Amino acid sequence: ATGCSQPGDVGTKSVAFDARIVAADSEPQNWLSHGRTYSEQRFSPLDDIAAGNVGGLGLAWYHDLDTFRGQEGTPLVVDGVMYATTAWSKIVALNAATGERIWQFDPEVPGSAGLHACCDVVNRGAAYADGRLFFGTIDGRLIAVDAKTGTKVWSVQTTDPETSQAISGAPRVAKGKVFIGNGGADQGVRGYISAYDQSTGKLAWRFYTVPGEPGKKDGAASDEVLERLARKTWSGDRYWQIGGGGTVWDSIVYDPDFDRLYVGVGNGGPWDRGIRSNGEGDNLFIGSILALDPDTGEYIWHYQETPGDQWDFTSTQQMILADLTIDGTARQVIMHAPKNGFFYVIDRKTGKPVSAETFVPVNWAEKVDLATGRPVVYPAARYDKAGPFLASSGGWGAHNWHPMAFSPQTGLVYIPAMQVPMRYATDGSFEYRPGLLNLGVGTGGKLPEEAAAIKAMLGAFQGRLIAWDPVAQKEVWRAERDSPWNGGVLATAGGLVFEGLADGTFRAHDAKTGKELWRFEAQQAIMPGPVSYAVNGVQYVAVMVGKGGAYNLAMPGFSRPDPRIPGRIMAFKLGGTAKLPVKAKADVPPFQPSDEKFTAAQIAHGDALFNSTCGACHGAGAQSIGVLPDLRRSGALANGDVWRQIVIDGMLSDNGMASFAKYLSPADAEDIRAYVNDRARVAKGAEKP
Ligand SMILES: O=C(O)c1cc(C(=O)O)c2c(n1)C(=O)C(=O)c1cc(C(=O)O)[nH]c1-2
Repeated sequence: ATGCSQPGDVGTKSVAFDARIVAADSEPQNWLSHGRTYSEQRFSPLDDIAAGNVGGLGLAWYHDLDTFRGQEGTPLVVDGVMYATTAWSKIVALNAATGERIWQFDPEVPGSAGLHACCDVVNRGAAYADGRLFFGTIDGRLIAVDAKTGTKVWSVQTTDPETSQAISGAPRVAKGKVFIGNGGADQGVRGYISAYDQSTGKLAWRFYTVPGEPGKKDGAASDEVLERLARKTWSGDRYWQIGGGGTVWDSIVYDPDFDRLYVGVGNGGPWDRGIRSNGEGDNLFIGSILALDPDTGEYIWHYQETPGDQWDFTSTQQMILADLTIDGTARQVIMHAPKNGFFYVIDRKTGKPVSAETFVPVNWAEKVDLATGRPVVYPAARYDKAGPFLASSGGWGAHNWHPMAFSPQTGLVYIPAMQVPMRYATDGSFEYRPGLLNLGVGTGGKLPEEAAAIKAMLGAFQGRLIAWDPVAQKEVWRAERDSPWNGGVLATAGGLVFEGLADGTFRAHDAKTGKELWRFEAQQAIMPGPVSYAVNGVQYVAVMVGKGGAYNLAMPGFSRPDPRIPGRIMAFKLGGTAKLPVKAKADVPPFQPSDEKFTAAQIAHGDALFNSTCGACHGAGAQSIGVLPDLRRSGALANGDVWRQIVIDGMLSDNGMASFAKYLSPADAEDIRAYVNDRARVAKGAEKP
């Protein structure tokens, strides 16, 4: 049922470990790789915890992490030891039965590298092979550590440290190689995936997803196909001067049935196709799945889900491999629910779509024409030609990186889905600013600051867990959530699906009916996918907890400063009796505007600068959800000297607030202060006593 039963032609270095991941179902007590098996179904065959007894599930242990930023990791569990990567690219080994720490390795990512991370300093996980763990860092290193001791074996720089390339995703291992990409398409970089020798860290091959400077060869596996297929789908020079995008920031899957690697490719950069490519062309291979030879990186096939993407519709979302019977025929397929809102079933052999239907309502395309494989795009969605466009869902995705799960028992895929509108308008005054966000698009508009208006607006932001029948291409059940950005999903042979929510609860549903059977108050938002494993015959379900990620940094309006609780790993078992410490009351500083007089021109200039330079982390409109400081409540707001020392001199660089001296003048910093001060005044005035 996993669709991944043939080891294929494995290399010499890690036959033993490849075979172990291929046969992962024979050791269900372990969670050996990111999606548990190479098929990445996130289905645990363990069934001691089941629909009939899940009410008795309790906390077995929790482990506090030493960071307060977002946690997105899927821990691995190998023979009773849990390995989890955390915010700031650290990795910790715990006794999986007790939560006791065995070791921690801190790659000491400089705080200033936080500037290169588009979407929080998160890390989604490690890969394990032959007694070593492999993981990436925000400053672009791929590191191997010894699983017993946590000592470094090798480390290699996979990116240009001068650019905004940052690794948030989990590497994968197969055939003696470690595969890794990076993020940065929104800042203006050129995407690629690299393969490193597992034992030495030496680069084996690299594949660029988009063409570079014309006439210049990269000496990479992609050279031939980029000229043969991709180059002619781009126009002008700005794409290669700025980067073009197409970053490989999350999903990479090895398929032992076909001995292939599938690579999810990200959005175009800058977003606006008018700026990027004169409004022309499909811009291969952005918004695509690429099939590559794992030994050489050689191109096999591609399927472009979002030709000429201009909505940040990445195809990096997790891929699930499965064998399905469709119209009486056995098909080996990839199941994919990328940001663009279509659920694709794709033939693994040919890369051709078998079917594609929307899993939430979408307004950018009418349908996918299966004869050509192309979406039928509504003219209004082409904002580079037709003017501002309000998409639902937009760039936050109908589904983002939060992993979905597939249960071979129910035949259903469980998708953490979203409907989040986003407005797109060509930025007529776009100028490329190396290292910073380079979207070429205004996504904003003014937002209300009054609590009631914010509440009303949030009604348009929806999240739901959807059980999807991939054969019939239709929804079977749904569980509505109060907001988007809920966590990844785990399906188990106990007939359960587990999901952590943005509201800080961890829940179990009946996999067949969707009925909620259990919930736990975890005190903090949960984003990543849970795992299940067993130690000494006892089944556990574990999940990492900690608010953050792109949406929680940038999306305003919630202004719900939570108490500072560190990130945590929580593990549950039947009869577990551990208790979380009592949640402290949030210590909310007041809005702290100063009485200084700023001019309207200063405030307007500060508005433009803040929302293009600062808002991705400190919240659009200076309204913070509380992961990073709400600057309207900052003690530095009333003190121009301290403000400048932070923004220009990098006083808080170690905390992740890099110096912006490269991008902003002291006068710019002062104008930003004028703007935030203005927002703080408005917020103070709107506050109810
Ligand atoms: O274009 C890119 O290179 C890139 C990278 C990342 C990342 O590395 O985390 C994200 C995105 N894009 C993105 O579009 C997105 O919605 C997103 C959400 C998150 C997150 O961790 O919450 N990362 C990213």
